[in-house]
Amino acid sequence: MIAQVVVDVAAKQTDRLFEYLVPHILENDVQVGSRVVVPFGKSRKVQGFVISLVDETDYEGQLKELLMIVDELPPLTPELVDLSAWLSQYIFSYRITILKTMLPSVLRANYRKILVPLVKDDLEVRQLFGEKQEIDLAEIDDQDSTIIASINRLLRVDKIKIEYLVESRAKVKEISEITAVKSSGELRVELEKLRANAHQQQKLLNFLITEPKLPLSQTELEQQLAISGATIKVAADKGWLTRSKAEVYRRPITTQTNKNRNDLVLLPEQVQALEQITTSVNADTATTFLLEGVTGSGKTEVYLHAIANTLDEGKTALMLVPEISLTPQMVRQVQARFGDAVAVLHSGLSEGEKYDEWRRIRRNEAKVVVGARSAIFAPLQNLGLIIIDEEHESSYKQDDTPRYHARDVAFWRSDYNKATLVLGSATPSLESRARASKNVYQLLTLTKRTNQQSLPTVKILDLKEAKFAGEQFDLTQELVDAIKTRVQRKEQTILLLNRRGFSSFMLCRSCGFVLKCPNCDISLTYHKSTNQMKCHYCGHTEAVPTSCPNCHSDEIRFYGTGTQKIEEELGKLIPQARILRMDVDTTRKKGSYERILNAFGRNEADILLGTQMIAKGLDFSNVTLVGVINADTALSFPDFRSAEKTFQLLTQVSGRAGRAALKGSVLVQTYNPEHYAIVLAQSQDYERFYHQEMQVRHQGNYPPYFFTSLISVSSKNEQNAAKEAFIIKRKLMRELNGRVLILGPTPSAVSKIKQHYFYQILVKYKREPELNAFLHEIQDAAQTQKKYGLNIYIDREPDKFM
Ligand SMILES: Nc1ncnc2c1ncn2[C@@H]1O[C@H](COP(=O)(O)OP(=O)(O)OP(=O)(O)O)[C@@H](O)[C@H]1O
Ligand SMILES: [Zn+2]
Ligand SMILES: [Zn+2]
Repeated sequence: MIAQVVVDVAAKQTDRLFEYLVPHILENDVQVGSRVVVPFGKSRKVQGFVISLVDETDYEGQLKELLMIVDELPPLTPELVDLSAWLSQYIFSYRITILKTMLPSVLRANYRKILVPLVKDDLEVRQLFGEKQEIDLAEIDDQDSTIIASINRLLRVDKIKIEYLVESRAKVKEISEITAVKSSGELRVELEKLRANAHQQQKLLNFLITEPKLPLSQTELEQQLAISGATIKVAADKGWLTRSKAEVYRRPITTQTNKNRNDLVLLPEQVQALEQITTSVNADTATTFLLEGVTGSGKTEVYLHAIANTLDEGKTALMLVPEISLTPQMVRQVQARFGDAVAVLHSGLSEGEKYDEWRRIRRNEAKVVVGARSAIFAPLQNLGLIIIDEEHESSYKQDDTPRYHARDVAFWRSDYNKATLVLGSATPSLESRARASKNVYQLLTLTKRTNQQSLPTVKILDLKEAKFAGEQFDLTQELVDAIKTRVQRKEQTILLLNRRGFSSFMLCRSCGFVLKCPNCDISLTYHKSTNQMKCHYCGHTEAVPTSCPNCHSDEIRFYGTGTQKIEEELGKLIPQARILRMDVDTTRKKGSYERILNAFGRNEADILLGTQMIAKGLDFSNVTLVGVINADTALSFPDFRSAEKTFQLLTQVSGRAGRAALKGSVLVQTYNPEHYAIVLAQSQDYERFYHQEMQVRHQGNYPPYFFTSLISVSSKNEQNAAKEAFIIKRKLMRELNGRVLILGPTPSAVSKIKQHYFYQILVKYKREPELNAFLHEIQDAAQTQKKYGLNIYIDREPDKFM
């Protein structure tokens, strides 16, 4: 038998299958998806994954044997193996990179090089090793030239050698478990034999006689009876009980369980949506639904019912949420409903917890998975339903290699498993909504809030006209007054400070003018290195203005402000208000999101002030006011999606107000009160926004009318990067005969990251079968360019333009 293996070496030359003979004794254990250790090159050993098992090979030479199989149960299912083949091609990534992304990080190998002696009775060898049997090369000080010289000398004469170790970091947690072996009658006899002062042993015997609930963990038993480990050892020696090792899972603890609201009667719209979803699940159709439901319309309840139905059908369900730490409420609801059947996967867990949750899934013990982006690779079998909540969220796209979008993966898995896919949002991405228009997706709508109330009223405050409170130009008097009223009424306020595109563009405080590119109509970004304003789409540059080109006022400034500054200001303006601040600084520690949100939920603060992270998913009944301090930053960000993102953000954050009995209202401060994204967010009219934005995209030849791919070239030498980018552009124009639209090359907005200059080309195309092959070619060529310090990567459907 021959195993075809992808090895753990991420490089162009190794991005293919290597064949190994399977030794006879391993033939029964090796499977597609097994993790193995194989010899590689002259004397290396590396980890790899079995992709297929075949009987014959075309290889002329002698195949090497694979050395070992690491796990009892293969970590990859055949489905994931297939998925990796498709995904690596689709997003221009190495297959091994994808495979490693699919698995918990503890399954990544640790490679160690160690020195071992080959002769014992040698003075120099003994000097080097002392008492040790081996030396880890990583522990040798490479500055110590005498040691290095000695090692090299000994290696040359074969007195020592280097061994390569592949170690798995995956450790299973085990506990010692107690089982009784004697009957209670026999134990009573033992009890009588004991010395009168052997209190601990008496206690233990009495327990064993009366307590039938065994096996029990040794630690628990020791704690419960207040006895020592020595007593248990004595008991084991006397043959009263046996101790055995048992595996336990490290489970992430949830701090509190929600009241289980199983008793809610679904509203007619919810029933209708649910019916269509369950019909599809029960009929094993790979239908994709877009569940477009206004904020507070009870999408979660539809998900929970759909999951329950899927489980009843004997299938499993996978639910993605944007960022688990931001949506603890959602996770708790799923756990409250499905208990131990739920596994949770997200970045806040320890490595051990992640590994154990993952194993519960792999062993088919967990039937429901809730997690952030990478949970889309959960090794669930018999998948019946995939849900992506807040499907428009950009966190579903990984912005580093491998640049996959969880939605694309979900689509593939849905198709493979004949599973139903539900994309839910109050503000769907334009791409998804457009597909629903073309009946690629089935549209389901929830138009009403569950509390029978209308959506909160939104008022726009024009910052060009407004009266500011205090000395700063951040908070208007009207917003401050509104907050004061809420504080007096003991109602709560959520305040959003929009940090996107922070401080990188120029805004006139007198007239609201934003400095834009004359060619592209998107804002110019400040480049500190050159002290210039640059368009990072077309490359246009101009000087930093000293007065407003529109109204000639000298009040034109870089725009931006921080949460901390706002907190201080609020403290002065409304001293009696209790403020919770949520931003990158206050949420660094594990569990801090949850702590802040729980405190707010317990009414321990009047104001929750934060960045984008507070905008979505939160369901607090006492919040009656939402304030947006600056709606404009997102709008001026140089990105064709900025209107969409602004609309989404404003609609989502507005949706946090008035979700229960109390009516909510929203105040939005802006310099652009006439901008359609803001005007339509005011009426929270997604459908009208969608139609209007589609026209804009149509005119600009942007998605969803065009597909996009971003090619980035980076180098330490700015000229080299630029030159290579232009070469690629010329090739593209020649080979694709002008059927694609090309923007750039331009330096990226933050063009110098980690001492590297970045140039990017945005390719827009309709249907271009040849482009894919061409992009693969560019990337293959990039491997040779690496020698010259050039790096090239390709981002399919980029979400961020640096
Ligand atoms: N059928 C129902 N009857 C009464 N209350 C309901 C019903 N369904 C859901 N709810 C309640 O309505 C509130 C809002 O629901 P949910 O959080 O699911 O909204 P959502 O659509 O996810 O909103 P958002 O997009 O803003 O997150 C919740 O408190 C939920 O418990
Ligand atoms: Zn431009
Ligand atoms: Zn001006």
